[in-house]
Amino acid sequence: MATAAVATSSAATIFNSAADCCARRVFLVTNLQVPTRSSSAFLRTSRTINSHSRAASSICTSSSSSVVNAAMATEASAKVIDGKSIAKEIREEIAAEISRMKESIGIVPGLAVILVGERKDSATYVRNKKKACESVCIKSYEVHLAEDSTEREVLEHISSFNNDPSVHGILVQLPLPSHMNEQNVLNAVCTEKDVDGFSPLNIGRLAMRDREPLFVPCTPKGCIELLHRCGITIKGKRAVVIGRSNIVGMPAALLLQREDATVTIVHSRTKNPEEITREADIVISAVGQPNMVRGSWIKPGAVVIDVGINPVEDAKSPRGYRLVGDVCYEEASKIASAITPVPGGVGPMTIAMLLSNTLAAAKRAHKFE
Ligand SMILES: Nc1nc(=O)c2c([nH]1)NC[C@@H]1CN(c3ccc(C(=O)N[C@@H](CCC(=O)O)C(=O)O)cc3)C=[N+]21
Repeated sequence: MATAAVATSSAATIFNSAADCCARRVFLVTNLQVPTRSSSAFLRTSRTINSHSRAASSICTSSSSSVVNAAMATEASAKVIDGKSIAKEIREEIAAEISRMKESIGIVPGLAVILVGERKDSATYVRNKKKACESVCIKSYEVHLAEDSTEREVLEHISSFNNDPSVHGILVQLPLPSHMNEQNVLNAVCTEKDVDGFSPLNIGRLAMRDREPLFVPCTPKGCIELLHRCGITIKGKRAVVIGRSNIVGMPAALLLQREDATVTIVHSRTKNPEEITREADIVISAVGQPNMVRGSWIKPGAVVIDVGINPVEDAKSPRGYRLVGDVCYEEASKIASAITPVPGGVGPMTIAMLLSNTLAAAKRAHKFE
């Protein structure tokens, strides 16, 4: 029983057994080159937590937890947090603001995206970002470099975007090829244009009280924005963030703390992740493991934000795979009071927040209020 195991085993074991449990009637997914945060190393923690299991269920297998069974019996059903439509609403607000800016000072925001290599998932993300920019009248600039380009070439492009006044935001698509030093590259983006919010200065300010970061990382900002727009109070709540990546888990925890939540981070070395997660009023999961978080991890009535975007093989889908979250949706949606779906949850919000950060950068550069 998963519950019994929690008391005695390490998190790594639990994380594996949860996934295995979910994997009982499934197929193994190997070497899928598809749009996924885990395969793009967006959530690098996933490999640490569970490197052998790339499996996921089509439907989660029945759970051992009485909490789950009780909730299932009453067929409670969570409100579905529609990230896609909230992101659309935000894009409309941004478009209106940009048109006001254009009319009053004759300037539109510019976003430069640097893509290195031929990863299909990265190319898809960059294409989607470009489309989103067009939809709100942000001018997008794109540089696509070959896989075997040098770090110096990337740095030169960053430097020229740093010096280009029509570029207000610069995004270097991650992951970079392994021969490049990610830290060197990200440090080269000037702080005023760091719309990803990944620079140590931004993260440092995010972590400190009474300091304001210039930009908040897009995915965590999108999670908080979803909570706000759904009228969910964060102040005083217990929040658990599952995963501690630089890009999502860590900044999400900092943001929740800034919003006056009491925050716990659960990660691959946590001894009793299920038990700790079950104390949370708000759960943000960002590990990149399909269906790892079972219904039994969720406190009845909790709010669940699922950041994972994991491909699982699906012969019935035209692409041959479909996307599932970190959370076993079928189970958790019967226990939570609100939950984000995958796709259509956090993903579209990430892009909306990138547009929002780019607009903010342009307003700041031109002192436009
Ligand atoms: N410097 C940098 N900044 C990033 O923000 C960044 C990055 N690198 N590298 C890759 C990851 C991944 N990422 C996503 C954005 C939108 C969706 C998204 O819109 N997903 C749709 C589904 C898309 C589909 O169906 O394929 C959804 O969840 O509904 C997903 C993933 C940003 N990333």
